[in-house]
Amino acid sequence: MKPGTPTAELEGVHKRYGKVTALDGVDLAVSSGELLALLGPNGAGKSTAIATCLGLVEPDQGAARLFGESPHALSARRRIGVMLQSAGLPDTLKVRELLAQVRSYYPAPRDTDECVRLGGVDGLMDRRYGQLSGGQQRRVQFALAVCGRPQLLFLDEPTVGFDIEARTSLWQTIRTLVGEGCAVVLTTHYLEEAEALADRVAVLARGRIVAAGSVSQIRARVAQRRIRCISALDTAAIGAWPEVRSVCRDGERIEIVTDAAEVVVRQLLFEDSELCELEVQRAGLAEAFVEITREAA
Ligand SMILES: Nc1ncnc2c1ncn2[C@@H]1O[C@H](COP(=O)(O)OP(=O)(O)OP(=O)(O)O)[C@@H](O)[C@H]1O
Repeated sequence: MKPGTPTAELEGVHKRYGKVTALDGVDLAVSSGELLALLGPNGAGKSTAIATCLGLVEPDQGAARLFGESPHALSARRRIGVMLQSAGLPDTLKVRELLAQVRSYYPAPRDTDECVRLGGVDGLMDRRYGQLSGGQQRRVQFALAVCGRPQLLFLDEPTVGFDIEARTSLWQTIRTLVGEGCAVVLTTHYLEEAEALADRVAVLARGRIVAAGSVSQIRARVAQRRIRCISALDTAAIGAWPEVRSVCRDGERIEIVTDAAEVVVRQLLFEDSELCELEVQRAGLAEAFVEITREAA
């Protein structure tokens, strides 16, 4: 692989299923030591993009490459780990057997204890896969995805069904793997997950990338600000100011959402000389995401 070659890449990918356009000219790239979060509403094309990277879906136009090679090349496949939404693992096998089987596909797998630790599957090894809870099955799938010491990891909604502790612990594991140089492509509907982990975010809507950049770049695309303060001003009157999107009161505190923070702050200070504890916050990733996908729709 030439220096600078992306670890995984989609170039100008189009994919239709009958009348449905799943991908409409998608360019994506992820490099070693980087986590790319692929976000988008249901049906936006995220799973199709991952399946195309993996060679499970053939693009109508454009190309997918792993380590600069075809996704079908065995040498590329041996360097990846995958956790998809539907795992299709046999219910009757024990976790220990599944792990031994998947480890055997790879040239230099992690040792079993390390896989158990990374997946948090301690105590589940002698249980049958089909008898595990949803969250436990996802942890086993993660252990299987990382057992081959992959340099590229695809995680399609990895923490669905996780309790808070399991989610935080998986986030820490993912951060460690990225720190060791692994490239990760993550899809998630939990925007706090993307905010916590992503070096870069790409937002898909109707098969197109509608925004891409770091979390703070995506947040900055949206002018929306949240103003908080303590004030006795009438919220109905504030709600009538043209720049104000919404306003609510919680006791003595007021929270205002606006696209023109400076104008609103000036007006607030003008009307209430006793106003205090003024705070202005940028839109979070969740608010930016809603705004960007609404524009795209
Ligand atoms: N095998 C298929 N046959 C027909 N249509 C499909 C197929 N796979 C995906 N689609 C359609 O392509 C579009 C993109 O689907 P995709 O699963 O990639 O979306 P997604 O962003 O992963 O959604 P979600 O967040 O719900 O998982 C959807 O309209 C979906 O119905």
